[in-house]
Amino acid sequence: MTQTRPARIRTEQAPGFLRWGYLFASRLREKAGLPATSHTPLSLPLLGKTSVLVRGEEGIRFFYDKDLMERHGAMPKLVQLPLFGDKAVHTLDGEAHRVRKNAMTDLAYDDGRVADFQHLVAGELEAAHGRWKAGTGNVHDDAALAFGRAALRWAGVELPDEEMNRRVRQMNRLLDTFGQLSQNPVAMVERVRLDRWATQLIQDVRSGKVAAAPDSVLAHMADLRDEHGELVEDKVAAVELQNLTRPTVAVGRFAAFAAAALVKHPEWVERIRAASQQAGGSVTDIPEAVAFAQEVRRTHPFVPMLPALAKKDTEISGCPVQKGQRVLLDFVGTLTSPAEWRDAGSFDPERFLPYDGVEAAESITAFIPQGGGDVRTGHRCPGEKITVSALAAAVVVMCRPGVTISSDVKDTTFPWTRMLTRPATGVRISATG
Ligand code: HEM
Repeated sequence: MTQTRPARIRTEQAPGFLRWGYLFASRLREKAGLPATSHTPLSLPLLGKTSVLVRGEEGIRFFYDKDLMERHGAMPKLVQLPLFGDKAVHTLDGEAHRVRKNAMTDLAYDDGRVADFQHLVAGELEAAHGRWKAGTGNVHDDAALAFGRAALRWAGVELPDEEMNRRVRQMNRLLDTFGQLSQNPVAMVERVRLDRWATQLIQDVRSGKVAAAPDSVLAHMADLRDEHGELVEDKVAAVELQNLTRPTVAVGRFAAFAAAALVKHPEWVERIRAASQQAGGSVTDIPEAVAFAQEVRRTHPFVPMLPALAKKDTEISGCPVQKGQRVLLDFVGTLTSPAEWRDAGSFDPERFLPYDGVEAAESITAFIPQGGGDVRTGHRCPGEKITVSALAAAVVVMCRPGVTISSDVKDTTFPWTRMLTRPATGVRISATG
């Protein structure tokens, strides 16, 4: 390949990342004199290390090439420790990753288990709808609670009602605070509390003090084994039990974005309501709601970018990448790139209607709201079926007759410079009937 002159910024950019949030990647392009929509790789110093920012299909293939990239040590500890936990699957490579990932994917990505989750989440959302009838609710907090409760029950974690709510709220607080310099200590406190609780639970299952339901997620995590067939440490099993439950709480953020999008697209409220009514009032498996959920995941900012480390000297589009350098995959830039998406800037759930189910939509290379590549052989999130199930069900409930989502600007807008972002109010909602 001809070596073109790579685009480069020479000064440390960590302060810009903190200041610009989700706008960071596009600001960098501006700074380097590149068109905002270009896919040219960009080299920059970040956290004291030369990093190469990539986007689009070529960037995805490069980032997910296991011969070229590894994950161990790639993610700053400020994010990794509170969010994923110590020694989590996210940080593994090679055989250790393959074995752990398959054990977790067998649970989260299995259609039968996803159907069980759908049943549980539908019940929890009915309860949230009931509370909206009694007074004003908050889509973010109420959905996070419904999703988190469904996730814990799905995993076979049996807790008294109050404790279950408390654990979900702790997970929610962790998600609201991690990675921000001023708030990270709050996230770390919740991480320590949740690790202590989940580790005790794993120890109790392992010792026989607590009987986990056979074949439950809890039973499988208590029996989690490494690539040599050895049981993993209690604390690691506890971390992975959380990694199969806590992220479902995070879907509450997408629910808040979806609520704001429903306010802006009332024609979809009508369509989804009609489709659900035609399906006898069902909240699950409504194709219009699934398409809406998918477009929310494409267009609303969640994961800004992900890091990997180059295992050897290589290059992408003429931009040299040396062993040990960081490669950053630009999620927001890829999900909204005009080179990847027809009419990329418009909110159009119609684009996802032809895809039958979540797995089919995962075949769109540039559709990476929860990572790209292959779910079993790579690091792609195994929770996309659960995420879309939860989100689409919440969308159906929010489209019911008598439900009113606030159209106040405080509910329908959010800052692009804050990470993670969402409408500050959580999006107020009420219901009659
Ligand atoms: C708001 C919803 C979610 C978002 C935005 C999200 C996002 C992500 C992202 C970006 C990754 C990393 C992909 C990569 O490294 O290439 C990931 C990995 C992962 N996610 Fe999710 N996720 C969500 C929901 C879920 C759910 C519901 C589950 C489980 C039920 C889950 C379990 C995991 C696990 C276990 C990994 C580690 C995969 C690996 O390193 O091999 N996530 N997720």
